[in-house]
Amino acid sequence: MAATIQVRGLRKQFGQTVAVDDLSFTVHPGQVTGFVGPNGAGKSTTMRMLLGLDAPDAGSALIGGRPYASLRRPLTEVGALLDAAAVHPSRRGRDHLLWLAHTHGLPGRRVEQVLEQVGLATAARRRAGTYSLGMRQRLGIAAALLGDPPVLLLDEPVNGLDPEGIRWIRGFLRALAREGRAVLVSSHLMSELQDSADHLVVIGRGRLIADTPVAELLAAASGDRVALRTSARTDAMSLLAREGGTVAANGRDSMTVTGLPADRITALLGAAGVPFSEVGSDRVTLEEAYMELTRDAAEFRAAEGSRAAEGFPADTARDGQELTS
Ligand SMILES: Nc1ncnc2c1ncn2[C@@H]1O[C@H](COP(=O)(O)OP(=O)(O)OP(=O)(O)O)[C@@H](O)[C@H]1O
Repeated sequence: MAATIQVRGLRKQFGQTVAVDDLSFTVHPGQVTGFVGPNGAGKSTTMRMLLGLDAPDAGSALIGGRPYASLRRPLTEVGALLDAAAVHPSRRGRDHLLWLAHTHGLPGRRVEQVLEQVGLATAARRRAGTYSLGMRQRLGIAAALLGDPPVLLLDEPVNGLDPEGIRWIRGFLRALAREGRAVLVSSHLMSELQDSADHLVVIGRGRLIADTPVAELLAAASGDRVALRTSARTDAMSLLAREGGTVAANGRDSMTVTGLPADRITALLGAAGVPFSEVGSDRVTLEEAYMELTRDAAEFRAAEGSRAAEGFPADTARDGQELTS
């Protein structure tokens, strides 16, 4: 229970804008959960409510079963990275962490430990104003880890990082989750979560679009698609179509087949003497799976009728493009 995040019927409105709309999901321990949606989808507002920085209009946002305001030692229960630029530029990295540790009754030795953990030990005496964006992100993550909390919330930690920084954060988040922590990491880019998230909570316009294990999402999107490479494309296509497959050519010697399992395809081609070099399941990327998912959501909304008048399908398509741009 300690290492969970629970959001139930959460709602927040700013003037006419409904930022978060009847949102419910749970983040479990031992996993990296990606919190995905286009800019303005409501991710930061949800995280701010989890951290007691905004009050919900309705519903609840709980850390380890309790609202943030009732946590006795918050830094030991949840660590957060909201805005890495929030450190004063004249403050040295190490002093920033020492100040945080002191004000929260945490031992000073934790500072050296987390500096080491995020790879910032040698730069710890430099002023934060001289840090690169990647170093500021590391400092922010060090602050989040100071109380060794079972729950971590990171808002767009990858934003603006170079490939080396992105690789580091991915591996680091996975390692933190493997230690049994619940890790919620937001991004407006689905591709950033490829290879790091185990689970996805996808939102659009403040509402839940999907709450799914990454593996299931990818498997569903891959369907029964089989990729095939052959130098006898025409023969292969007509044979497989005759046997009930749906075949789409996607190169001079490659095609995608649906409706026939891979072992049946190899048996058919072998028996007919059609040469082939590769048969394998056609893996989709997380981005492609997301596009498929939002297409379904758009169709579902269109079928709802009344909402279609609000133009949701078009908006969803636009949101999808933002996510993959
Ligand atoms: N303090 C505020 N006052 C007015 N509107 C706000 C406020 N905070 C957020 N909003 C609005 O609420 C909606 C959700 O914003 P939010 O920042 O939560 O989205 P997000 O998914 O985190 O996007 P981003 O990745 O751009 O931060 C947006 O339309 C935003 O303009």
